Amino acid sequence: MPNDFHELSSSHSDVITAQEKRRLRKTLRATRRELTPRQQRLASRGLIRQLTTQPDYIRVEHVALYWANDGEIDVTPLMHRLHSDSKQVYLPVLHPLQPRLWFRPWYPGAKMKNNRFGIPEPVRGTKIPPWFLDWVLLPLVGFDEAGGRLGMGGGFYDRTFAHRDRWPREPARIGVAHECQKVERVPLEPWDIPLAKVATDRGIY
Ligand SMILES: Nc1nc2c(c(=O)[nH]1)N(C=O)[C@@H](CNc1ccc(C(=O)N[C@@H](CCC(=O)O)C(=O)O)cc1)CN2
Ligand SMILES: Nc1ncnc2c1ncn2[C@@H]1O[C@H](COP(=O)(O)OP(=O)(O)OP(=O)(O)O)[C@@H](O)[C@H]1O
Repeated sequence: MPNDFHELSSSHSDVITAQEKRRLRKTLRATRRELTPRQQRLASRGLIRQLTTQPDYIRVEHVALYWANDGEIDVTPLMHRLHSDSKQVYLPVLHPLQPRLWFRPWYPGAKMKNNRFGIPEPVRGTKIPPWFLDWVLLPLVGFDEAGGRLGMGGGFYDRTFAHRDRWPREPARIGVAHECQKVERVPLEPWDIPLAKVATDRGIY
């Protein structure tokens, strides 16, 4: 009987957490989509300043970013900056069979093709696993100051990093979000992978 009760109560709270996440995701996605083009331009510039002044910026060589979608901070100017600072830029590509990500090199003018979410991915180049990277910049829907992260809800990044204890090395996981996507607390589920830091247009957490 105590076991039944335990299972019942934990599955009940899991449902609550999933509902809370869905609600928060909806609100925060709407907030970022409402940012004006001027706010987006300033955010994009602010983010470059925050990341390129990080002490380890000089040492990183392989950096994964994302192709902005749905009001996310546009990192195209950052991709060009990284490229001109002689860093290798990568973008996520969906694994053909499993819901996880590989990364392909990107350079200015690289040939792109939309994935099933309508997000462009590089067509050419070797697909590399995440442990090859120095920094992975993860697009966030929401975050809190304790490293809690809310994504689009596909679980792609969570599954990509799930078995990191077996990797030869680990990239730094840096979340990227507009300052207005910060919340008091992101409800966490057991598989949620914490972030090393979060970079916004205004600061680093
Ligand atoms: N820019 C960007 N690229 C990314 C991600 C991301 O969050 N942002 N991902 C992070 O995981 C991965 C793709 N995951 C995604 C998960 C859901 C949706 C999405 O828009 N879902 C729509 C329905 C779209 C459809 O099915 O056609 C929705 O929920 O409204 C997009 C990407 C890899 N690339
Ligand atoms: N390591 C894992 N193994 C199996 N399933 C997982 C794992 N991580 C996440 N999932 C599944 O993915 C779904 C979405 O997870 P979650 O709501 O945490 O997405 P998210 O972190 O917001 O999205 P993303 O990781 O794409 O940014 C969950 O319902 C869960 O079932």
